[in-house]
Amino acid sequence: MFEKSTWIRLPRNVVVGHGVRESVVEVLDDLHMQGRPLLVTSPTPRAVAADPIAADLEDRGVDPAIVTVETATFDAVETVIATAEAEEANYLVGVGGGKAIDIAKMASERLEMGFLSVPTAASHDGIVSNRGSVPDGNTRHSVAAEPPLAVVADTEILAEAPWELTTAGCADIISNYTAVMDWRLAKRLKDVEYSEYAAALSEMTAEILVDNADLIRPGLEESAWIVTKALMSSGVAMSIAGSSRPASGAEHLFSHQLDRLEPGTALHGHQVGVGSIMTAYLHGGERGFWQDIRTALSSIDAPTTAAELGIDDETVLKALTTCHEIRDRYTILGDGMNERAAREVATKTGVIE
Ligand SMILES: NC(=O)C1=CN([C@@H]2O[C@H](COP(=O)(O)OP(=O)(O)OC[C@H]3O[C@@H](n4cnc5c(N)ncnc54)[C@H](O)[C@@H]3O)[C@@H](O)[C@H]2O)C=CC1
Ligand SMILES: O=C(CO)COP(=O)(O)O
Ligand SMILES: [Zn+2]
Repeated sequence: MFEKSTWIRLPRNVVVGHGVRESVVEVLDDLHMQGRPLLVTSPTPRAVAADPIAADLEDRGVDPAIVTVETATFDAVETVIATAEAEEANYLVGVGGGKAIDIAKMASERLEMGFLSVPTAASHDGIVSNRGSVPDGNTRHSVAAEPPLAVVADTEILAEAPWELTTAGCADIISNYTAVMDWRLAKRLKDVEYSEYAAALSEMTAEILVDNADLIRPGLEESAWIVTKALMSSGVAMSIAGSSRPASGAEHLFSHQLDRLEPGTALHGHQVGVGSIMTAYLHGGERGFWQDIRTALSSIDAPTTAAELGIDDETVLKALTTCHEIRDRYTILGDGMNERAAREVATKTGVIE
């Protein structure tokens, strides 16, 4: 008997382009969303986009509340939930980088409220995904969360954000290559749930981004357009899979461990990019593939070494040898690397000296 079923939750409206920040009110009307929004943001994105959006809403007779969060923690999710209840909000609008959007989507899931995603940086592929990523002690959760009903991605805002945020987004996409390699390996060895459509979409997204690397340059609004479309496509792959597997393998475990060992030092996307060079090397397979990843990263100005991340060699080795413990996700790291093997991969790929 056939017993499979699936439920893929995707945004209904995706609005991308120059100046679309001003369309938030139209998007809300189109979705028939009524009542009071709570804007969930962090300090810089508040000034860049949340305050102007609040002013637009006020001009149209909507009375928004705003809450500012700093870190992607379960405590921050609780703060947003308490604020939404105190302010009698009817839906949430996440305005900011990956952390603010993750918090908004997780709070929306708990509150059973709709949510709009308004990225202010093309720095991560959580813009449309139905997952939130939260560090918690020795582990890192990938939490099921409310996907946005709509995304409003203003390329003018995204292009004006610091360039390294955009290169971080590119690296988050380039890391899809190794995430999918890990996923296929786990399918073969552990028979984990796997979607060929999600894997193919994730790989194709990385391929299109790399093919367009020449167009990804600071100050070019078209770059924000190309990168944002890739980030959304990658997020859709996660939503199709119902997990972050298409976009998160061992290179993400490495990055999550760096977040524990060296919090706040380097951007998520930059860390996963460097991790991806090393896990591509471990996969071996196609000769020279890890060099292709490194070349793709340097072509868009993303870091390829520990020094460029601002992280010392010993921390890289510690992260490599321990990151398999972060979560129960089978990858090329298997049950862990020993220090000699870690030093070899990090040295051979030029990540450490
Ligand atoms: N849920 C998911 O599927 C995914 C979640 N993530 C999560 O997202 C986070 C990484 O996202 P990031 O955006 O790198 O981190 P982030 O949200 O901390 O943003 C990085 C910095 O950029 C600043 N920023 C944002 N927009 C700006 C602008 N327009 N101008 C100036 N500064 C601006 C922020 O204030 C922050 O200081 C991690 O926690 C990661 O785990 C990443 C990928 C997928
Ligand atoms: O960053 C992600 C995809 O780019 C997803 O993060 P997780 O590794 O927490 O699932
Ligand atoms: Zn990521």
